[in-house]
Amino acid sequence: MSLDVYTLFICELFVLGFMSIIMLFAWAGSQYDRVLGFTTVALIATLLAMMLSSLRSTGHHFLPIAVGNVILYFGYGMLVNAFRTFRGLPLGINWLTGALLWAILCLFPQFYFSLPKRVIVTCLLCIIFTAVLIRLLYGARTLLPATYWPAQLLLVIHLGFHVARLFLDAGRPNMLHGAIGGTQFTVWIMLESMLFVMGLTFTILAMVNERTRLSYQQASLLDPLTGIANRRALFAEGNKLADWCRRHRQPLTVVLFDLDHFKSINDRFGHHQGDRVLLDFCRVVSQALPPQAQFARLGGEEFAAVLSLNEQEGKNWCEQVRRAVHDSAPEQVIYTTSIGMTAVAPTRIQDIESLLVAADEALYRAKTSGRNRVEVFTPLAEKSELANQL
Ligand SMILES: Nc1nc2c(ncn2[C@@H]2O[C@H](COP(=O)(O)OP(=O)(O)OP(=O)(O)O)[C@@H](O)[C@H]2O)c(=O)[nH]1
Repeated sequence: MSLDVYTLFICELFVLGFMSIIMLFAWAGSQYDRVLGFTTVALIATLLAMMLSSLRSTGHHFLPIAVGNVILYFGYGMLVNAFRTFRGLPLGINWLTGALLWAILCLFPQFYFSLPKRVIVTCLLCIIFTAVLIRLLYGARTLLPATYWPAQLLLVIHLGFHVARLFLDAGRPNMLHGAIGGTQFTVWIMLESMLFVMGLTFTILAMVNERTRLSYQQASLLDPLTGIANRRALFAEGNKLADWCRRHRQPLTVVLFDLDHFKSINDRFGHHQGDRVLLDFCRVVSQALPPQAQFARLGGEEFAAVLSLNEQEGKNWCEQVRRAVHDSAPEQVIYTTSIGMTAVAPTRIQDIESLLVAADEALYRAKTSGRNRVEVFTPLAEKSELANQL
């Protein structure tokens, strides 16, 4: 395969310019997301470094060798900042190391005028920067279920290329393409860096997109005040648990909680204290939850739990929670909860929505029979049987 270095150079400038514009618009469109901001600066810095590298053809040395490479490693540093920001890590000053090191090395004529030495240091810096990016990305693997592997593959290929260059690029000047490239290996560097820039731009866009989508998805399933699941999450997760119980022949208990006289707590102690009571209630119930369970805030002072327990276990659990709530008294504010529950055998498990209706009927009884108590739903057949016995 024969590749013309000048054509590649023009293509690379075009790709870098185009990717910078795409990233700039993506950055503005994302309300100035810092990850995209750092990536934009990295792309623009690389574009600038490439343009300066072409000045070798006009006999310049300082701008392409010293300034151009300092800007290139500044760009790599910006990529490190983009990945650190993605991970939520502080930036520090390590990202400047590559640019500073190159600037210092250029003060030594043995380095500045030696192409092979410059090639070796370039390879080592690129390897180190890419290894840092790989490590940072590894720490974000749980945040990126879809884009982690493509992003990691791209970086590993980039790292492998620079390791290969370390052995294959002897740093011999190439008179034919001397102007832009400097060595025989230049066409491969241009080709790889062009593909890397394109791949990286779209990978970072996909990573940021995935992170944003997941955080919105998570926020849509959480109650903003208490941080526990909301009604939507309860139906989704509760029905999954119901399915699991049906398949594994386990009983299911659905519980509804309603804090007693909560309006009066707000009136007496203020809305802020009311919020603290809600948080305290969530803490108490969450601590008591068995492993196979889902707990959620339905709205206001109404909460629900879905548990894999039979009727007796469910009743005991509800009693335990009722007592713990009464005893918790956050900041001397004593509050109580009324609880309605229903328990079903594995063969009679229906969807959570219908079981909540039954638990609500029991809760109504708990409220009308004096509050701060647990009531269990009684099916119609059992009710008429009881009535007949009386
Ligand atoms: N502090 C606070 N109060 C809330 C929140 N959501 C709902 N409330 C209040 O909860 C109160 C619920 O009052 P009611 O529905 O009358 O029920 P209650 O006073 O608990 O009476 P019973 O349920 O009959 O025992 C209302 O005053 C709401 O303003 C919240 O997020 N924070």
